[in-house]
Parts: sequence; structure tokens; C-alpha cells
Amino acid sequence: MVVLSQPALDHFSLPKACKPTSLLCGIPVIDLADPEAKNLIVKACEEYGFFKVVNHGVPLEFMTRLEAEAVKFFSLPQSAKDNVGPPDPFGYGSKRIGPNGDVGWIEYLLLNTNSQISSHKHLAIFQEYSQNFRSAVDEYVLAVKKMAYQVLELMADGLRIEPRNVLSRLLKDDKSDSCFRLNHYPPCPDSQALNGRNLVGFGEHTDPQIISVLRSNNTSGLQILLKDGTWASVPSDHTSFFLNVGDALQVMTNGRFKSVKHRVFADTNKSRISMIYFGGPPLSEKIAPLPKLVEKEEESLYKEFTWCEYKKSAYKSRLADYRLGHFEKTAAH
Ligand SMILES: C=C1C[C@]23C[C@@]1(O)CC[C@H]2[C@@]12CC[C@H](O)[C@@](C)(C(=O)O1)[C@H]2[C@@H]3C(=O)O
Ligand SMILES: O=C(O)CCC(=O)C(=O)O
Ligand SMILES: [Fe+2]
Repeated sequence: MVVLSQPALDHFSLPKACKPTSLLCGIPVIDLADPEAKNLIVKACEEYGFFKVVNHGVPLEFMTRLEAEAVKFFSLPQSAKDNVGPPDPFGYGSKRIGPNGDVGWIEYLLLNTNSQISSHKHLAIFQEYSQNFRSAVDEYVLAVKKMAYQVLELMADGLRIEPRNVLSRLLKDDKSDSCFRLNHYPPCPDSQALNGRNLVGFGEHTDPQIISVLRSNNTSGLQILLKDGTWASVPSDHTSFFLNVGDALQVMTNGRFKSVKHRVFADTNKSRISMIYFGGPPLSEKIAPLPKLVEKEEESLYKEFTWCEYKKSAYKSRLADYRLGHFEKTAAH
């Protein structure tokens, strides 16, 4: 990542540091071996759209191996990383997020997890760069996918909808449009210059997909927006996963689950490395409330659309936009 000079800091969003609510006491923690897990997942998705998962079955060594490969990759000379970019949307990116002018104190690698979708020129370069990196990604993503299927099946049980694979089948599908992202947030270069403000690594947004599964190193920075409109810091935990509801799941539950707004602030001393699997449906899939989740009298809150239509619209939006607005029946936003 190109080194920032002091005036260059002004290109980034620098919100005043406010005192966020500590989440230590409040964040729902789901133990996948707990017989109550299915009900607790539903409660967490209704209340926060976000929860932490422990006893997840993903070996810690998969996480640490991939983290080490990511650190190696992000330590390469800038020109070597730029060979794997610019992102379109897959590939290496630095500072720019998406195609519509959003920036952050971040560099990242965005990968497609579906080998069926034609291999990309950037990714061919990435593949050549290191077999070890690629195999660490594959081993990690496979294990995380399995855990995501399990969570979605517990969710269906908790919602009392059948078949229990009604959600997980979308991620299991060969044509599932899922992706994987490695983010690196270098420490803020000149914390004095911030003068009590925060340096935004990843601006506030919701994730468009069904579910996102995040793991980070032990550097904090992630915040979620609570129902009362306050931001809460998520204490880091490198052994656990943080899952969040995406826009598509909000629609499939007819708004019962909320796609949670989240953001990341850069740390003043330490690098943050995060790895996120975004589980999405096939492009041709119709996204609509599951019939059993629409009460007799209650109508669907959303117009019908395919995942492909949603993605096209999302890629025309800015990060902080309310993307579901176009697809609501009563366009209040
Ligand atoms: C500004 C943008 C980046 C993004 C595509 C978008 O136009 C709006 C959604 C953004 C987001 C957020 C979650 C994921 O990190 C991501 C890969 C996604 O699917 O939607 C990013 C997109 C991106 O960085 O390409
Ligand atoms: O890096 C993180 O911790 C979160 C990043 C994120 O929200 C995203 O990549 O969509
Ligand atoms: Fe996100």
C-alpha cells in the first residue's frame, strides 16, 4: 500500500471519535453444539443481524495458515500486488472500494469462490504467485462454507421452515455466487494527525449477500450499528467467527432479520487482517420472502427480483447507500 503523506489523510473519512457502546456484554455468542443454538441464532438475527460463533469446527490452523499467507502477500512490493489488480470486482485493490468513488484505509484481495465461473486473468496471476496461498484459501473456504451451511440449517430449524436446506441449498449450489475477501488495514500512519478522529478503513455498509462469515486477527476496529442508532465496537477474537445477515436474507425473511450496517476503523498501532466469506445465491435465483415467513394477512414487503438484478443495482451504488430501497414495495427511502 502506498505510504500516506499527512495532507493525503484528508482524502479519507475522518469521523470524530465517539464513545461507542461496548459490546462485550451484549454480543450474542452461539455455541454450535448447544441444543438451543437454532433458537438463539434466530433471536440474534432478529435483534442484531449479527452474532459470534464458537465451537464451529473450523481448525484454528486453517485460519492461522491463511493469515500468514495473507500477511506475506500484503508485504509484497506494491508493483507485485498491482499485477493482481485493479479489482473488477475481483483482484487486488488498494484504497478504492467498489467502482463508485468510495475510499478507505485498506488494501484487499477479492476472489470468486466458484470455480465454475470462468477463471479471471488477475486470479491466474494470483494462482501463479503462490500455490501455497491458493491452497490455504481453498482449505479455509471449504471449512467455512460447511460451517455456514450448518448455521443456515439451524436457522431454518429455528424459523420452523422446511426443508431445512431451504437457505443452505443456495450456497451449496454449483452456481452459487459467493465470494471471498481478504482485507488488510495497516495501522494509521500518523495517529497524532488524526487529532482524536478515526480513520475509516471500510465505510459503513450492509453486505448484499445471504450471510457473511468473518474472521479477523486480534486487532479490533469492526463496529456494528445497533437498533437504537448507536455504533458498538466488536471485541476481536481470532478463534471465533462473526456472522452477519446480508440484504438477501433480510428479503427472504420479509424483514424479520435485519441486514446489519457495519464499518471498520483503522487501528492506531496494529494491522488488522480480516477474511470474509460472502455466501450468495446463484445469479438466476429469484429473491423473495419464503412463503412460510409471510403471515396470512401480511404481504411481501419487497418487489420480485433476481440476485443478478440486485447485484447489478448494488454495483451502481455507493457503499453507504440503502440498496434495498429500490426493491421495497413502498419506496420509503
Ligand atoms: C461500493 C461497493 C463495493 C461493493 C460493491 C459496491 O458497489 C456496494 C457493495 C460493496 C460490497 C460490500 C460487501 C462486500 O465487501 C462486497 C464484495 C460486496 O459484495 O458488496 C463489496 C463490493 C466490492 O467491494 O466490490
Ligand atoms: O474487514 C472487516 O472486518 C469487515 C469488512 C467488511 O465489512 C467487508 O469486507 O464487507
Ligand atoms: Fe461488510
